[in-house]
Parts: sequence; C-alpha cells; structure tokens
Amino acid sequence: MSGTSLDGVDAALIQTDGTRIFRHGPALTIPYTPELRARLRHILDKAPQLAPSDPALLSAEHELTEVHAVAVQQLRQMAPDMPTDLIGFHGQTILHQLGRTWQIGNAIALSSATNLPVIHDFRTADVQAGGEGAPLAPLYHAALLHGQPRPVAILNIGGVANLTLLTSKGEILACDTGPGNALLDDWTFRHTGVPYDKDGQLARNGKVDEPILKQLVAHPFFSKPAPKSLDRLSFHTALQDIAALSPADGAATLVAFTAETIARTPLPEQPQAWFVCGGGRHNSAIMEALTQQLAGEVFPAETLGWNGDALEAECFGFLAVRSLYGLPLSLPSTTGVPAPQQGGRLSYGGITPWKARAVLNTKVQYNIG
Ligand SMILES: Nc1ncnc2c1ncn2[C@@H]1O[C@H](COP(=O)(O)OP(=O)(O)OP(=O)(O)O)[C@@H](O)[C@H]1O
Ligand SMILES: CC(=O)N[C@H]1[C@@H]2OC[C@@H](O2)[C@@H](O)[C@@H]1O[C@H](C)C(=O)O
Repeated sequence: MSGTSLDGVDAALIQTDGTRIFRHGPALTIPYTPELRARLRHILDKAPQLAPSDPALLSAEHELTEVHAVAVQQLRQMAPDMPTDLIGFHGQTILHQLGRTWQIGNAIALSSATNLPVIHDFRTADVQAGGEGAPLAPLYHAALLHGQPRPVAILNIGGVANLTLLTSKGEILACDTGPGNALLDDWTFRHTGVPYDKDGQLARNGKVDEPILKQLVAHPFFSKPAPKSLDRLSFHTALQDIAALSPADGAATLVAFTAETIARTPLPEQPQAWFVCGGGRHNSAIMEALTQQLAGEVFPAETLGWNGDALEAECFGFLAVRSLYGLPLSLPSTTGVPAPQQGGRLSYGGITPWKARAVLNTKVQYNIG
C-alpha cells in the first residue's frame, strides 16, 4: 500500500481467508526518497492531463513498483514461517474523481520480481458499477472490530481521513471525512522544509483562526451523508485560504480542520469508541483535538493490539483474498455502489503456469481453463 501521503510503501503480512483474520504477521515501511516523492507529487498535480503512456509517469511507476518488490522480499525474510501465497497491490492513487479512479503500479512487474500472483486494481469495478471506489478498508475494519461493543468506529488518518462505523445493529457504514495529514504536510513542507509536522509541534505553537476554520468547514461535502470519497487534492485550496497566517497558526488551523470535519461527519449513531490508525495518530495535536471534539472515547489502534501503521497494508492483503474468492470488496453503505461489488484483477508475470495453478487451486476450488 502506498497511500495519499506519498511517504512510502507500507507492507504487511496477514493470514486470512478473507473473512477471518488468523494472524497478523510483520509489517514494514520503506520511505520513498524525497526525489521520488517530489516526482509523484508533480504527477498527482498533473494527473488529469496525463496520458497513461507519459514517460515521467511510467518511470515513476517503474520505480515505485521496485520499492514494492523490495518490501515484499524484506517481509518474507522477516517471517520465514509464514509462506506467502498472494500479493494485494493497491498501487499509488494519482487521481480520484467522480467516475474515475487511477492507481499506478505495474502488477506484472511486481509478480515477475516476486514470483507470486498479484491482485491489483481494486477500485475500478466499484467505480464502473456506480460506486465511489473508496473507501475500501471498511470490510477489513469490520472484520477487525468483530466482537467489539457497538457502535464503534475505526478512523484512519492518512493523507485523507476516512472512517468505518459498525452500528449497534452491525451495519457497516463508511466514508472519507475530509483532509487527514496531506494539507498539513504540504503546509509544513512549504514553511519549514520538513515533510510533516512531527508530533504536532508546529501546530501546538499556533492559534486556530476561527473565521477561516468556519469558512473551511462550511463546504457542503462535510454535511453530506456517507458514503462519500475524496481526492488528495480535494481541499487543497484551503492552503490559499490560510496563506496569510503564520506557519504555526496555519498548522493549528489545519489540525482543527481535520478534527472538526471528522467530528461533523453526519452519522446515524455516535460511536462509543474510536480506534485511530494511520500516521495522523502520531500527531498529538490531532489526537487531542479529536478527544475534545468526539463524543466517544478516542484510542490509538494499538489499544486493541493492532499495528496502526500496518492496517491499510494488511487490508489489501485481506481484500486480495476476498477478490480471489469472489467475495465483495464494497457495499452500498461503504461506497454507494448499488449492490455488493466484487473487484480486483489478477496478474502473474513470469510465473510458471503450474505454480500459478497450484496457488489458485489450493486457494479456490475452481478450474483454470
Ligand atoms: N510522528 C509523527 N507526527 C506527526 N505526524 C506524523 C508522524 N508520523 C507520521 N505522521 C503523519 O502521517 C502521514 C502518513 O500517514 P499514513 O502512512 O497513514 O498515510 P497514507 O497511508 O499515505 O495516506 P492514506 O491513508 O490517505 O492513503 C505522514 O505524512 C505524516 O503527516
Ligand atoms: C482513492 C484512494 O486511494 N483513496 C484513499 C485515500 O486515503 C484514505 C482515503 O482516501 C481512502 O478513501 C482511500 O484509502 C483507503 C485505503 C481505503 O480505500 O479505505
């Protein structure tokens, strides 16, 4: 998984049948080099005008696929007792708009490099069926929350923030809530040259500009009921709105923007507990703002023994298995798709047919023609 923060590749091993989670294996992160991050950022800015054959795009895609291959190799070395059957490869989202979602990453090259089947392109089927194509983590979140007192939520604060609510009746409701860390990252980088506001230090020294915050949260997206999704750049104009503020006041205002839009998300029930994953939970300014604003208790994902930096990567392993079994990846209540939707595509580059067949035959009882 390489998320919208563009900070690098998160990889995790998981043992699952796509419904139950048998074992959380090791996880790791390989940061993108500042140079690759800058190139990806540039590609993201230009994505609506880019052709899939654009040389800069292909070269970045090649490089990020190599980082994924290294991540897989390192993970396998970390857990020699956990045989790896399948890779779930999300790729890097460079564009996400109504009716169009675009992740880059070369699944055939990853399969060739690792000698494993790869499931990728998780979002297209949902979008083609009329869904938002995101968020896709909710079915994994629901599996993780199995047995927890309800209503309960998982909140992911990545570049964009998204939540999954498991209602008292056990329904799974999900949406993107608004910005996570991405605006704060861009603002911090612009003013300090470092890629993110470590532990919220910059934001803590600032004061929220209430009139600007009021104007930012008035956007109709925030009062729209779930499901709904966002692009990394969806609220990027906020950086112009706060341009005249000091670096610290701007950071404080962006932290409040993230927390307040999470708290404002219209939900049928308020969760009694929120388990927070994603890099934003390391930002104590965000966590404190959430604790103040949310009715339920706020905990880092680690409270339940999870690795909050690995959940998204684990999710795409889980979804890869669901894809292989033909189980839905999304529901009307998670992406707005009209009916539960399968998804994902399988690539196996360079794998011998007999190995591919062996893997698939043990995983699904079906004939490969
Ligand atoms: N110690 C820290 N202090 C403050 N913020 C941090 C810290 N560590 C990570 N972050 C934030 O977390 C971000 C990375 O989060 P994460 O890896 O969950 O995002 P992502 O998976 O790329 O995004 P998305 O979930 O939107 O796809 C960093 O860009 C940074 O803003
Ligand atoms: C299009 C896309 O890549 N969206 C990401 C992004 O990052 C967080 C949020 O926005 C979420 O909707 C999604 O990622 C997670 C993994 C998801 O699909 O659940």
